[in-house]
Amino acid sequence: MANFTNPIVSLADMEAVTMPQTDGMARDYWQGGANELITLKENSSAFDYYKIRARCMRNVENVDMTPRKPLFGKKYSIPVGVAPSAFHQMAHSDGEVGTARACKSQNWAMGLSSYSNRSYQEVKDAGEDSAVFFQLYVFKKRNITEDLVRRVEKAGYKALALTVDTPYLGRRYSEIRNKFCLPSYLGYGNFPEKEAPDFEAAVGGMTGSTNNEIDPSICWEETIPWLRSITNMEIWVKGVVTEEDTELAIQAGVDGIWVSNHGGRQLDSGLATIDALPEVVKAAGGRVPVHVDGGIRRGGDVFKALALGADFVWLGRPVLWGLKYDGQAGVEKMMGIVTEDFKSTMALAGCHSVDEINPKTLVRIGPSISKL
Ligand SMILES: Cc1cc2nc3c(=O)[nH]c(=O)nc-3n(C[C@H](O)[C@H](O)[C@H](O)COP(=O)(O)O)c2cc1C
Ligand SMILES: CC(C)CC(=O)C(=O)O
Repeated sequence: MANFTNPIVSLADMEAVTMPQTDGMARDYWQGGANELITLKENSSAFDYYKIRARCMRNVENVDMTPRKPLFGKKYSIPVGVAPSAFHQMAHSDGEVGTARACKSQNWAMGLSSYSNRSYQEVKDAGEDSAVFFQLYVFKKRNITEDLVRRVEKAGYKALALTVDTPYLGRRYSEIRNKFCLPSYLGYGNFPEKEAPDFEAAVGGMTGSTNNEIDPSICWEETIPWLRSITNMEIWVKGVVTEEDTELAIQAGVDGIWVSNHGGRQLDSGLATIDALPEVVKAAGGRVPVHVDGGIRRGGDVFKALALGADFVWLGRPVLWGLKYDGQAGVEKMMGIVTEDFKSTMALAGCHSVDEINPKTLVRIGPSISKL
C-alpha cells in the first residue's frame, strides 16, 4: 500500500492520494479522455444540475440498497458494478483477479475488458458469480472474435457488452503525446500470443493500424445477428446515447442497453451520460434494462442515475484508483465508500428501498437540453 497519512473518506480523496504516486504513462491513460476533455469533465459536473427532493419523517432506520431487478438472476448488494477497463496490472500486480476477488467478497457485479491483462478464465475463477459481463470489441479478424466469444461463453460469462462507441479510438492527446504503450512485462490475457492485439499502434486514432484492429464496420443489421448466430449469451450494447439507437438496438434484438460515452474517452463534446440517460430510458420504455456509466463518484450520483430510470450503474476509473491504493483491499475500500455514501443519501432523501428512487425525487436546475 502506498503511504497515505489522511483518512480516505471519498473517492475524490482516493484519486487525490493515488494519482501523484502513479507513473505518468499510466496516470495519463487512466485520467485522460478525448480531445479537450469536455465530455470527460461534464460526465461528473452534470450531476450537479440535478437536485434531490428529500422527504422526511419516514423512519429510515432500515434502508435496503438491493437493486430493483436481479441481474442475470442474481441479487447483488447494490445496483453499482465495476465497468470493464483495460490493463488492471498497470495498477497492481493482481490485476483483474484482485478486482474480481473484491467483487466477489462484496457481492458486486463486474465487467471484464477484452483487453484485460489477466485471462477471462482466471477472472471467472476468482470472481465466480460476480464476473458476469465480458466486454467485447469486434476485431476485423472475425475468427479471432468468434473464438474469444465461444471461449468466454464456455467459461460461464452471462453476457457480452459489445462496445459500440469505439469504431476507432478517440484522439486522446496525452496518449498520443507520450506514445502510450503497455509495459513490456504485461500481456494480453485473453488472446493466444500470436493473436495479441497491437494496441499501441491504435493510439493515433484513425491513423493507427493494429494487428487485430477493432472493426469500424460494425452495424446493427450485420453485427448483432452475427453475434446471435455464434453465442447463447445475452448481448448488450455499451455506448448507446440516443433514442434513435435505442430503438434500433431493440429492433436488432439486444438484451440490454448500457448508456456510456466511454468515460469521455471517445467522442468529445458528446452529452454527459446523466443527460443522455432520460431519452434512452424513455425510448426503451421498459422493453429492455438500461444501465449507465460515466463520472459517477458519489452516492448521490448513484441515486440520481437510478431516479432517472437506470436499473444499474457502473464505475470505471475509481476501480483503478482503488487497485492502485491497495489491490483487492483498495477496491473493497472504494466499494465501501460508495456503499456508505449511497446508503446515507437514500436515508437522508427518505427512501427505504431502491424502488422508491424515482423521477419525483429529483429536479433539474440550470441550462436545459433541447434538440435543434
Ligand atoms: C483506463 C480505462 C480503460 C478502459 N477500457 C475500456 C475497455 O477496454 N472497454 C470498454 O468498453 N470500455 C473501457 N473503458 C470505459 C469504461 O468501461 C467506462 O465506460 C468508463 O470508464 C466510465 O466512466 P468513469 O471512468 O468516469 O466511471 C475504459 C475506461 C478507462 C478509464
Ligand atoms: C485498449 C483500449 C482499446 C481500451 C479502451 O477501451 C480504452 O482505453 O478506453
